[in-house]
Amino acid sequence: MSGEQPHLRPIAKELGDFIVQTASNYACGGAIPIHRNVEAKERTSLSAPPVVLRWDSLDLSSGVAKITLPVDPSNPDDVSTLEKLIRDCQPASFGMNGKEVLDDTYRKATKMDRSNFSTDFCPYELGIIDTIAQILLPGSKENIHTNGVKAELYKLNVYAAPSGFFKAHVDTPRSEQQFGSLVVSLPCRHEGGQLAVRHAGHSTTFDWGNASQQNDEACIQWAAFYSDCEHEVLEVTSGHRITLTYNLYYAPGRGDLADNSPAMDVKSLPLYAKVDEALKDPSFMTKGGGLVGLYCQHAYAHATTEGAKALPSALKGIDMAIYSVFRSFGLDVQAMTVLRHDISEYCNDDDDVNEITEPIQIGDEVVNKSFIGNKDKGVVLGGYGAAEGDLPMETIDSWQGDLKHVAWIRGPSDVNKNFGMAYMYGNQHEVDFMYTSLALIMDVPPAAERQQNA
Ligand SMILES: O=C(O)CCC(=O)C(=O)O
Ligand SMILES: [Fe+2]
Repeated sequence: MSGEQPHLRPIAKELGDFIVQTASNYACGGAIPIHRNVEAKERTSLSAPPVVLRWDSLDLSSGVAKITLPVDPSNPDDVSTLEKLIRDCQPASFGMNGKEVLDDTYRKATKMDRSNFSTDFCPYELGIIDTIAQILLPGSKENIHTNGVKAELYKLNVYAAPSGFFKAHVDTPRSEQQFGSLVVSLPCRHEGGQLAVRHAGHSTTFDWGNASQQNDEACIQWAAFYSDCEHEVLEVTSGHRITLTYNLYYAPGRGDLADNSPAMDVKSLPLYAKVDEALKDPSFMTKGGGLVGLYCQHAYAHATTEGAKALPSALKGIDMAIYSVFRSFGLDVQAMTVLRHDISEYCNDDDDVNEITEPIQIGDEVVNKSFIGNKDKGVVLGGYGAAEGDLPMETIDSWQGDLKHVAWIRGPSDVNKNFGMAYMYGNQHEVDFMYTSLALIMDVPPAAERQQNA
């Protein structure tokens, strides 16, 4: 073929082979420059202020010590504070066969436990944790239904010249939920001390040495990797390599708050008292209880199989609040796709009425019910209808929904509309489309039963 560059072929093949391996994505990292005396509004790109560390000094006369990194090497006070920090650290051990071992032929470094220091550095603030969640979480452990990351500060480590190092090892996971480690290199001049991370025959090296850089180019640098990666800190040849290490855990992240958010009290949501009031009111859903429906306010990809599977965890804002509040009262709540709904007495006339609100007619009969689909399905090619807008039995079968009576509290809006079904009608074989909307549908027990359970 003309223009073909044969030497590129093996490279392209190698690249392709690497990418398709699931083992190809095992580490990520970055650098954030330090800004000094810059107003937030004047910053053009992401940068971080100098890092402040405070620690319990072993020298009791001074109590708590403080250092701001990077230090100015020409300032004797700065230099002596750095020396004090080094003195206040203890030899760093490592885990071997379930025991903590000190052996400076394997690890030559010092450390400080997290209970002995505090810092204003926060990896969440700089977007590091969000980045890790995006790069390292997807598909890494399919059976764990979670999309958040919790980073737990573990230690402060100092690898000093000459010859601070940590030979190749794999970190000891602190729990079942741990999936990786994060190492943050604080701005401090040093050379050497590269972090090599290896996985399935591949290797990535993070070189944070910056002794040749001017102080005003100082950076916070970081790397995160999966727990099964072997890693190694090569010898530090000058200066001090100061790192913070974090254990990375799966966390519920955005998800079903009713079950997974001990940090939030559902009762704190303004909606809670309103729902409580409604459920206690015997005039609400008096006759034998039944299904109450509210269309969601936000947009979701509910008409794709993957989008539908992500529900209800992917609910946002007020939709998640409604879901969580009703669940907290022990009600069965489902996020369901709705093809058509009937206009019931509960539906607000002011609602943005679109074709979804047309009554369902099967043959000559108007069915006073809503047509609700199974949760996880994509766009459906429906059956053959007699006329436009007609819902023949075949269509109902092909969409695999159920006709149910639902009392609608809030009608659908265009924001929430997804293309849900295509079907043919008429003797000209014309094609028509139907949209679906996502709704929260809760099963409310009869008033008498609610009184008993209250
Ligand atoms: O400080 C580092 O770069 C990594 C240290 C490390 O591997 C560890 O603490 O387990
Ligand atoms: Fe390690």
